[in-house]
Amino acid sequence: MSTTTKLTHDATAPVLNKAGAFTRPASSFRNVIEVGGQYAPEKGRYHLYVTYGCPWAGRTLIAWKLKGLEEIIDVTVLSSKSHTEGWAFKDIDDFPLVEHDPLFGAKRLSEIYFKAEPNYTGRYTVPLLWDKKTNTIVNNESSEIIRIFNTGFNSIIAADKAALDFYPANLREEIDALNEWVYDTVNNGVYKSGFAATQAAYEDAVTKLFASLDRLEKILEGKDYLVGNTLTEADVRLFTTIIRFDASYFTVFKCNIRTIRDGYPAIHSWVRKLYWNNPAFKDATQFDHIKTGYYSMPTLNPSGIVGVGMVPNILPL
Ligand SMILES: N[C@@H](CCC(=O)N[C@@H](CS)C(=O)NCC(=O)O)C(=O)O
Repeated sequence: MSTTTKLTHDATAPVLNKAGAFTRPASSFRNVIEVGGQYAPEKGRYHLYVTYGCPWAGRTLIAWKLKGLEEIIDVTVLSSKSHTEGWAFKDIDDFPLVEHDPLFGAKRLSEIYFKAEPNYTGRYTVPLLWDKKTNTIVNNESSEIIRIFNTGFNSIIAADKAALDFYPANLREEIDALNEWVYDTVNNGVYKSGFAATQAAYEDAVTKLFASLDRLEKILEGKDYLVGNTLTEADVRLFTTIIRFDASYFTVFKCNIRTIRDGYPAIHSWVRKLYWNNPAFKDATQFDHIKTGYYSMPTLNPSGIVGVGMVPNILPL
């Protein structure tokens, strides 16, 4: 049986509830990497699949670079363009920076999911962290992959990188509390706004989104980081949504009450400092992928024409 006959859903169709609101299905693979565990830290054992369009994958790229894991874990980039059959490798979609699958020569990410679980019926999402040793998916949930990267490889990386902790014990409570509402109303809130199928669901999501941006603006006034005056995973998780905001969410997802650049000076300053001063944030950001990714969603923009704005994609400091 070919992999295409196994596809259980249209990958470009968002999951909606009866009220027409977007509901994000839970990720299916939720293992950890730890010394002495089933998945032990080893150089060259794990492989990360991402797209540059995806904010969840973007988190993992930032954490990967912050922790100096480039020599430990290889990364493969798929196209950010929407396809009914799911994310595609270079053979199918030769967009700049898109690569072939080095492990299996797969044409689509769905094939990797079926290798791990032949009867898989979930979504074919990025990011995906693969284990070459046991031939399976270790984890496909970005919030967990960034924690795996934060501590899971500390025993085999340089001491200065191992010492970096983006989820420090003394700030965990504050980080968790912030993550919770930022995830619901901002990271996922932009999707709820964009994919809403009723006016009421849209207005509910977009109102909560901008209320949370107002709250974040106050938190960031006069500050470079969200929690504890130090870079934490809370910044990583918010950055990938904010950096996409003016370029894609404002237009494609109708998050158009205000732009970040004109409406939120403190958030705008915070996002530009991270982007321009820290290569982990800049390198994970490819605006042509971000724009093409969202503008190619057929339910939202059937022509696929990519808007040229914002100009420039990000303002200088
Ligand atoms: N909870 C997941 C969400 C990942 C996710 O939804 N990724 C999107 C791209 S931005 C995806 O691959 N969607 C494809 C689909 O749902 O079919 C995470 O945070 O890792």
